[in-house]
Amino acid sequence: MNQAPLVALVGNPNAGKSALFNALTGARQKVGNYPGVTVERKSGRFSLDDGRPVELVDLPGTYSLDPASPDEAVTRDVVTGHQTGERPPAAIVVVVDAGNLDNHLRFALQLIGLGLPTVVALNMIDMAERDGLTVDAEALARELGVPVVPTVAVRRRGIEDLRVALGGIIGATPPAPRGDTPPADLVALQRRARAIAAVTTTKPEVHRSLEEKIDRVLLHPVAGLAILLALLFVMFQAVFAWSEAPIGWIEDGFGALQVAVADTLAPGILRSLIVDGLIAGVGSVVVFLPQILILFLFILLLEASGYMVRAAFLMDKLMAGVGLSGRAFIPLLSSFACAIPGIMATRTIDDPKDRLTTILIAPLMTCSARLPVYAVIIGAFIPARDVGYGIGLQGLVLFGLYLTGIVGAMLAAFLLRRTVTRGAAGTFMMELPRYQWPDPRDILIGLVQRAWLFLRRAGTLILTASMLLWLLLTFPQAPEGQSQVEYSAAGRVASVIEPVVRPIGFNHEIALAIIPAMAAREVAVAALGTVYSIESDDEAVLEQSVTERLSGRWPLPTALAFLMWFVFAPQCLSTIAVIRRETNSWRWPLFALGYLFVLAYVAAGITYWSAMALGWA
Ligand SMILES: Nc1nc2c(ncn2[C@@H]2O[C@H](COP(=O)(O)OP(=O)(O)OP(=O)(O)O)[C@@H](O)[C@H]2O)c(=O)[nH]1
Ligand SMILES: [Mg+2]
Repeated sequence: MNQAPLVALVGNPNAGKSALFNALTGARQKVGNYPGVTVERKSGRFSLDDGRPVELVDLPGTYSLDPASPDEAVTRDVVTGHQTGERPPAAIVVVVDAGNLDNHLRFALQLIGLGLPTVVALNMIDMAERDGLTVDAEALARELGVPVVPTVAVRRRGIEDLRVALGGIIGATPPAPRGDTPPADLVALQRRARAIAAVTTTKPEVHRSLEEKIDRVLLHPVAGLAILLALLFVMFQAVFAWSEAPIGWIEDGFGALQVAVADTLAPGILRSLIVDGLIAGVGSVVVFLPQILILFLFILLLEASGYMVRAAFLMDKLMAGVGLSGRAFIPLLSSFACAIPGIMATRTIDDPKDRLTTILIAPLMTCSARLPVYAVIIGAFIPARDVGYGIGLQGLVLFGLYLTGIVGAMLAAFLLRRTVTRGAAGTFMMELPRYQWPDPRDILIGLVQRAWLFLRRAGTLILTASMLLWLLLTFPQAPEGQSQVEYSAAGRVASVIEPVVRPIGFNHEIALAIIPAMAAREVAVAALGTVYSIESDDEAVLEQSVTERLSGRWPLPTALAFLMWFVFAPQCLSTIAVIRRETNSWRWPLFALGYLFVLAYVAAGITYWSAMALGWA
């Protein structure tokens, strides 16, 4: 097959490369509002105005051709044709922010100096216009010696012109070498960039004053942090408050399905497999879709509005206090969705020790797989009570669990930076994006993606694990009068583990649930649901949710210890595998497994014994 010419999107972080990539290729990719989202190679196809196909790659944002991180090195190597496994690009699209020309043109000049066929996408002109700036694209094209196309990536404006401009330079005779090659040293480059920006941009007298006023509050070290905390607090309250009804519908749906299947099939192994294994297992996890979507609705809104980078900015000082670089904030933030993309996003951290520390603490951020576990246990053991001022106790406990993960991570970072990953903290550079109203379409795409990821996981990983677990719980079959769960293969394994976890308040069922939860944390919920459903002969149990099956079965200290265990325990084999891949050794994944399990055990133990001492049993 003839390979289509390669076109690379390059530019400063947050210039809008990924948004342009989406607009050109139609591929749906996450569009974040902070620098450094793009870590992997993202490619897609589109055709030029004359119908020729080209392949487009979206490269990580970079400030210059002198890479500071492995991530930026990829960008340099691709555009210079040195990246292994990548053909040299036939053309590059340099994306610049029209409202921030003097900064962005420095890198653009460097790139143009490479002599590749180049088009400059003058992006975010809508934002520049809003701020009262006018940029003369023609004058800019004359100054730079390459075509300049004004674009608004998120509104798909200028996309046609971009395809036409690319058609004009790809495969055409290379442009004649220009007289003035860009200056070699960075200071001179910056000076030239400023000069060009000055002659092509008209600035109004006053601008961004409202934005500056807002930032004075939101970035205030005290008021800003208080607002951030309040926002997070509202977010966790909403996770419980808004999800009740939709969760009820999903529960009713799965309950009805179980009853319907139980009615059509004769009692026996097959019926048990489908009802107790598959439907109960998958259903007990899918029920948390509404809560996950509420959480992500908040996260996506905060990202798209431009607030998230400000949160990173606020956290920077705190992070420096424990020896982490501010750059660690974004990988850690991604880890709230899942530690895997979070750990991969650490490639943007240049200092190896900084990066390793961030990788090691990323699993402590509360990933979305923990949410089902938290929600079930909170639902079953924490009363849905109002603690005053309209604040729900359940949301408060959830907030506390997230906070415990964060505080635990900061403490771990503090200790790691003084021992195994000793070294100086790196520096932080981040541009604050402008505020804007989130685009509902972008938010919707983000939510659909999350829902899809979650359901796919439920339909594959969780389904398989539930089935295996059911097998291990059903065989060998117990003789009359003996407990099936105790007699089963899984029950026997649990009996071996039980003495180890007994001191921290765990019972046989918990010992049984935490083993399959190594595959994925949510399986713990499915496991508990299946255990209690197999144990009981009562048909009515089918119509109960896991929360209902559990409520009142454990003493409160046990439930709290179980929650604490899940804050810390490294119960996710995929995360361990990614740490192995990203650190290229077995040493660090094993270290992470070890320290996290020890932490989990100690934290759960302390919780259990304190709760006992308080007489909460
Ligand atoms: N108003 C407006 N917003 C834009 C435009 N292009 C991108 N954005 C927004 O700017 C933010 C950053 O865009 P991205 O496409 O993620 O930027 P990027 O260059 O890929 O950033 P990195 O991958 O971090 O280097 C997102 O919130 C986009 O929605 C535009 O033309 N106008
Ligand atoms: Mg990007």
